[in-house]
Amino acid sequence: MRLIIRDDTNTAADYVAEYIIERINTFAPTAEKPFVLGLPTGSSPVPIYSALVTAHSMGRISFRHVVTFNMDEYVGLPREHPESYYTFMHENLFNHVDVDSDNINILNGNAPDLQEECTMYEAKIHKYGGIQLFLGGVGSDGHIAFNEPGSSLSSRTRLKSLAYETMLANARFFNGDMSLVPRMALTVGVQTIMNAKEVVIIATGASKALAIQSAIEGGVNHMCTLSCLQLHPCSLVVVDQDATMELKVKTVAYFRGVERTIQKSAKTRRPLVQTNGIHSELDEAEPDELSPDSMSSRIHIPQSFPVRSATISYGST
Ligand SMILES: O=P(O)(O)OC[C@H]1O[C@](O)(CO)[C@@H](O)[C@@H]1O
Repeated sequence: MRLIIRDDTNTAADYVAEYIIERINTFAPTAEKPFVLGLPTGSSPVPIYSALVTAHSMGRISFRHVVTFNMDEYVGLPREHPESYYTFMHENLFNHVDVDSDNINILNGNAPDLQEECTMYEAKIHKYGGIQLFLGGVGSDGHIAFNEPGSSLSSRTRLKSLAYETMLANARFFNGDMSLVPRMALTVGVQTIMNAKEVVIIATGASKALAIQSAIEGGVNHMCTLSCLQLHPCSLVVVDQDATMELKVKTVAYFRGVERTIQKSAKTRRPLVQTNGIHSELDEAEPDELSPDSMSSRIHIPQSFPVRSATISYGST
């Protein structure tokens, strides 16, 4: 797992948006070989979507051959409801980019057979060869998608009842009225996310600080499902300063050091090799920079990726 720290919400969101743009452009998707992107809702991804929309309007990114799978959807909320995740995704992203509506996948929380809906969703992800990059947020209790504390770390797409803390947090979208907040949702499972080739998480604000501490400094634990990413071969958590408040100074210094090493080694590198679907290369960093801790510095940073401190990243740990 890598941790990228930025000053505030907007610079963290810009970092993630640039990261996604670079990933899609490098992949060079076609109709036969689309880029499969997992997407979240919530307030944290909003500035990311807005940066992607701007980049699209400038011709820097196309979603024509991108297939999307959303993480979750409320059960029982009409699709047209202003707070459904269907509405959220269309208002914040899909209506403003060139994504093909046939390529948009969102769980139907009003399906006659919810279990069947979940099974079909998993099958469709599988049909596309899995998710290339899963973008996610995190709940204040450390949940990823709607995998609330206690969720099985081997779970797949299914029906979940929401934790009280999540309903409380989401009441802000329902005029603060808890009685209007749906109590159930369909959600991809922890294992569905773990099966993605790459996972990128955005966590901003002090309300996420305990979740970030638990996921990064604690052990893998079903009470903080984000912590499962410790077992993922290619995961990146992007936070603002506020979300680091509960981390040890040493932890912050460590991850900042890794990023500095990557930036340095990006300046001098050899041609790419392809290993297990992940672009990588041996860099030419000074030998003393290549401690086991800096193995992530050996990962490719594409030439096309804007080289400024806010946008250099990629880790495989
Ligand atoms: O970004 P926010 O608004 O804090 O919400 C975070 C979380 O909300 C959810 O959409 C549902 O709880 C999660 O998928 C997401 O990680």
